[in-house]
Amino acid sequence: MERSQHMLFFGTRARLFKIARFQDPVVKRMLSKLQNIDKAALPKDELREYNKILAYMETTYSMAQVCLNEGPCLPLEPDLEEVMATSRDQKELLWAWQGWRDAVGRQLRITFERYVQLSNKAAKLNGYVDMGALWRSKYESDTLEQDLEQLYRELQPLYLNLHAYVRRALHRHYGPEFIDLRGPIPAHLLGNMWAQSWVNILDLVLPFPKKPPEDITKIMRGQHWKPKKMFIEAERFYTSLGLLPTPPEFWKNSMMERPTDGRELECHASAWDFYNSKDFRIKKCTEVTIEDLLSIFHQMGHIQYFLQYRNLSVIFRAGANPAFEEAVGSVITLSVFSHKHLLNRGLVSHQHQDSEEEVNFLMGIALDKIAFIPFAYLMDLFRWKVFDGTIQKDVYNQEWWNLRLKYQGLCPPVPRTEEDFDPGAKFHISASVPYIRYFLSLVLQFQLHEALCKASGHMGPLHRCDIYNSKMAGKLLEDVLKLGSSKPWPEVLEKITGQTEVSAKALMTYFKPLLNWLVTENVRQGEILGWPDFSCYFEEKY
Ligand SMILES: CC(=O)N[C@@H](CC(=O)O)C(=O)NC[C@H](CC1(C(=O)N[C@@H](Cc2ccc(O)cc2)C(=O)O)CCCC1)C(=O)O
Ligand SMILES: [Zn+2]
Repeated sequence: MERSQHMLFFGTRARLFKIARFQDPVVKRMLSKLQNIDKAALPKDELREYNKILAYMETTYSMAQVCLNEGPCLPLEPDLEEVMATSRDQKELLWAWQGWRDAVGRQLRITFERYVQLSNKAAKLNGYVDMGALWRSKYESDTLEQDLEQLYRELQPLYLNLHAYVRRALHRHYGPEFIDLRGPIPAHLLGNMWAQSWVNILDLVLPFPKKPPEDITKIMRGQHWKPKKMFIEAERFYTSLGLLPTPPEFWKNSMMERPTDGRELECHASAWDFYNSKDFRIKKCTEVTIEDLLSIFHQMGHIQYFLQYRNLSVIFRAGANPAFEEAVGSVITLSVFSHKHLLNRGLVSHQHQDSEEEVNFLMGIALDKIAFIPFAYLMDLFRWKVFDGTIQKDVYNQEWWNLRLKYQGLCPPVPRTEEDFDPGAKFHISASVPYIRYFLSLVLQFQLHEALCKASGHMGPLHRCDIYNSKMAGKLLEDVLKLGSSKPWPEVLEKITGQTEVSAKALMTYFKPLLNWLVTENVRQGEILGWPDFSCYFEEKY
């Protein structure tokens, strides 16, 4: 409420000015940002109702548990995520998958309908047709939706080949009664509660099973890694580039482990800027795993951005656009996870990777990054259609699964009804956090990685690059992060890459060796790309 009061005070005054009457581009930019006051534009009583709705949705999500018949109740983090990642028993996977959606999605359905109404009202009071239009305006582009569709089309062949290959591997493991080689994949078999990253089933799909990658989580635990050491490791990478260290407040005020004093906690990791140029924090229920180490590198990317733009006017203390905010940390993880870096940091022992081990390595990265593409794209395609009324509330769930089928080639493992609200089972939908930033960040991070690798003097394949210790790469990054959102993002992009448009070229370069292998393998197996049989087997039974 305080933050909204603040925004209302400045936004109302900013609206007294006609931006067109000003010359100075910085003043014009400040005024237009100040004039968007988001939910603070709602009348007081509706703003209170809206905040209650947001709190209810996020609390429901963070408190939800799935209970065993007679036994403990499991929270999402770490227990249910552990089941989805490690279980190879489809009944157990179904129990966790369905239980989570019953515990969260179903509870949020009615509230979400009211959330949509109030969101759209707030958007209209800010001069936008609906909340989707307000969210998209952050990218300052009137061709955003076409550009996104174009990027998706460029990346689709890569995804279709990965999907066909993984479907074959799951068919081999779970059998033909669960997997139709010409159909979508049941959504609970991909190693993740939302099938947004498939990295946890690498063991089932490894191209060269005789050359499995080393288990980094096991190595970390063998070396007695603790959460604090994981954060220090991440900080060390950023300072190795000549970027800023985190201040003492960060170490004093952050919450790096789930509290053991019984306090209930929203465990979804997050990085916080307190806008006083000195207090920056991360809240994370850290487990000692490679997945959490990479997530910490990602979070520290947010912290580094906060640090770099901390002296700008508050209105400019944000990323060049939300995708830039997400890309910074992810660019660093591309170096961190390179074989060269892991070897250098003692997290793997094999001196070099032969070409088969390299395909295995790229498969691991693809299961995280390529599998993510259609998921990250559809998350806001769904919400934009809900906000603009294309998807009416009586068909929320079937429209969600239409998109999940169309873009991800997935289907629900059990029949879904309009009593369910499966989108609500994903954090960002219950917490009203836009998601297209992650889709754009996925493409952007490879484009930035390519530019930083070049600046660091890297020679050879992009997937072997590690910018660790490169002051040249660090300087390039620093000059951009310092700008915050004070300049239009195409100018910012041009400063690093020389281009003014997001391009999938670098991503395709990075995965070229894998795509070649996948196409050969899929042709050899006579795979059908896509899912002409558009339903999962169980649907014929009902
Ligand atoms: C106050 C506030 O909200 N702060 C923002 C940052 C800011 O706006 O300044 C913030 O901390 N957001 C939290 C969010 C957390 C994570 C996430 O939600 N990730 C997505 C998508 C994804 C998946 C894989 C991946 O490698 C990278 C991203 C998901 O898990 O679906 C959890 C795991 C990592 C990132 C984040 O850091 O983006
Ligand atoms: Zn992030």
